[in-house]
Amino acid sequence: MSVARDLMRRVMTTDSGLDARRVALDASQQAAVASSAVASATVVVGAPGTGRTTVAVEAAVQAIEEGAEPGRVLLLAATRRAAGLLRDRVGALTGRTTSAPMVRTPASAAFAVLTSAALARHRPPPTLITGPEQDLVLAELLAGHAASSGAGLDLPDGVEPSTLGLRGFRQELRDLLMRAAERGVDPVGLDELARLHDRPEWAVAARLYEEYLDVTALRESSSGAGARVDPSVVLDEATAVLRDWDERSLRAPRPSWSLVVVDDYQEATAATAGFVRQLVAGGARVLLTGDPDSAVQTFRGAVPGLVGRAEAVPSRDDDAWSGELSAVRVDLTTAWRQSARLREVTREVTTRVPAAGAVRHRAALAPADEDRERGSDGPEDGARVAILPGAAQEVAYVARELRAEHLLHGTPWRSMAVVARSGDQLVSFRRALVAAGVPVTTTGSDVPLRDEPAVAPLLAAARVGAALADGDADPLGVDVAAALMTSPYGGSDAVALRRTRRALRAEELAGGGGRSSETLLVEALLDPDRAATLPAGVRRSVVQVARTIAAGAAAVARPDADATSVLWSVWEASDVADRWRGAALAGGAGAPVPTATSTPSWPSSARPRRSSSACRDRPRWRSSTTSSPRTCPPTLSRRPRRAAGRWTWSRRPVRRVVGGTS
Ligand SMILES: Nc1ncnc2c1ncn2[C@@H]1O[C@H](COP(=O)(O)OP(=O)(O)OP(=O)(O)O)[C@@H](O)[C@H]1O
Repeated sequence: MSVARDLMRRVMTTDSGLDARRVALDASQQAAVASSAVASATVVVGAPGTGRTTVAVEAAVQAIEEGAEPGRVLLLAATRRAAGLLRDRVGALTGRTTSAPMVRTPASAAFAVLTSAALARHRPPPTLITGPEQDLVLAELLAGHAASSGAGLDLPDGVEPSTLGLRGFRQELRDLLMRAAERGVDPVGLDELARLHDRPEWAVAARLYEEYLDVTALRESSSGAGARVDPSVVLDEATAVLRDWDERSLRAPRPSWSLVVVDDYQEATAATAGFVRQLVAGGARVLLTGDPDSAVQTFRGAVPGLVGRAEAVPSRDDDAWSGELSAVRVDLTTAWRQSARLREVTREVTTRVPAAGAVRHRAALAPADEDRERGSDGPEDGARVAILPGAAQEVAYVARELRAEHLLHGTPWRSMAVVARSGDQLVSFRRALVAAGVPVTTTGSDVPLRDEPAVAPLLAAARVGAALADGDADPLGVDVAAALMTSPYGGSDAVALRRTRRALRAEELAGGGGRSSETLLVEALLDPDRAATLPAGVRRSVVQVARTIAAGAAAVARPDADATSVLWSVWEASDVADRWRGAALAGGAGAPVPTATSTPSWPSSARPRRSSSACRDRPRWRSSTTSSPRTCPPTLSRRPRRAAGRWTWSRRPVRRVVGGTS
């Protein structure tokens, strides 16, 4: 499932991917399922489309059909998205809504173990530190250091203190810290590694790591609730808890399963493998399915080599354990999703992937002709390669191919997908395809909510409004003004924006003034009355944005203001709800796809320099090194309400400050 599913994060399609047919297993698949019923460990290796997920699901379903208690069958999927799809698939096959086997990500299963342990000790359940929360802590730490020009951090030569304020830097840092934590490397250990390998940047990270741990510990001790668990260590903690369950004399029985199935084992980290090992030690049979050639999470610590190592016999030295489970290996032999020609292409590519272990799974063949119609649809004409001179031509080529396929061959839009190499590329593809009249949905986008093209301008307008209400002398930067104008709320394109500036400048000159068009635009956006006096041809966008900002400022000034009410006011003033709703209900194809504004193009000055009054009453904390106060994280919250026996989403905003994004 991994290649397709995880690349589907970058794929534009509308299909959920749910395939709940119960297929007749081929011989290799049957051998895999049969082994899972008896062997203590089975590792199933298969090329893309050979039915690894089918085997994983069948093994779980058959175990239940043969009498296993559903609650004692655990399926682990690499990502939450994959877990959701697997859950649907298993649910559809077992026909059960309750008592279904648990389908989780490894981290979520580990968290469940920690919760059981806490309850066994009559302690409050732990809480998981969320990704946005981690990000916020790091953002504040880094902002503090950036404000003091990196003093005390000993930045390596060539690294400017301003780097500390970049989101990309923060993300890299967070990844590094998470990988270190997963491997049990603490700040001191990281510092030692920095010296050992002459990596001064790791020494900087070690320092920040220490501060990060201090801050999170501070939060934990002041929260009065259960333990706060960092996602990067949740697996290690759960592994330790399971290992020492009896020693810790926990009165409840140790959580255990009769069968544990891990799909996409090539995406497992060392911590996941350690956790699985403890599950095996607790009496579970384990079935691992994977393809070491198709790991996509290695940048997040996945170790695809674990697939090959599962077959090996563990050494006697417990500390040297690195994934050996004495597993029975089964190679899947038929690539059910691909035609013979496409299968050849896949094989051609994978043979170039360096491999540490056996690669028998690469020899899988497309189904024989008589079996072909049992498999899922694959493009019969294989693959075509087009080499084009530049990015613009690439996008135009893809748009033309999709249109031709739809118009000439009647292929539904939802049956076509575009896979791009990076999120940035996806943005330009989306823009160009929409411009070419191709309806587009992006599934599994990794873009955080706050950076979505429809959300980022709304947050920026709220921030500007808050700064205005706070009496900030310079609440709106030139770049933010332009970004708001060209956002889906302003509705201008670059040409219209230029026209607006020219009109402003012409008026200024006619009146004898000499201010720049940027200054005039900012002024108009901060004053709806001024905006309303602009010439008709350029007035609409300016008035719209000005009203939105003014609504934010007015909402902030209200005594009961909170982040939600401010955002709600800004949203209502933006006046797009009915239009967007109408377009969406009209079929979606013509629905407005916001002018894609990628994350980095949102100027950092869109972030407030001071906290708004809406956030003043919130409990807040500062790290010892952070000099700037935290900013108010505006997060929309909608709460389901029970009315007449049915759950509905409340239309009014919840009057509650919620934590969230920075
Ligand atoms: N024995 C079979 N007979 C017919 N179709 C099958 C068989 N096994 C799998 N399929 C079909 O092949 C497709 C791929 O199966 P599945 O998703 O289980 O493979 P996978 O190896 O997990 O793929 P991925 O490359 O997405 O990880 C599905 O549509 C599935 O229904």
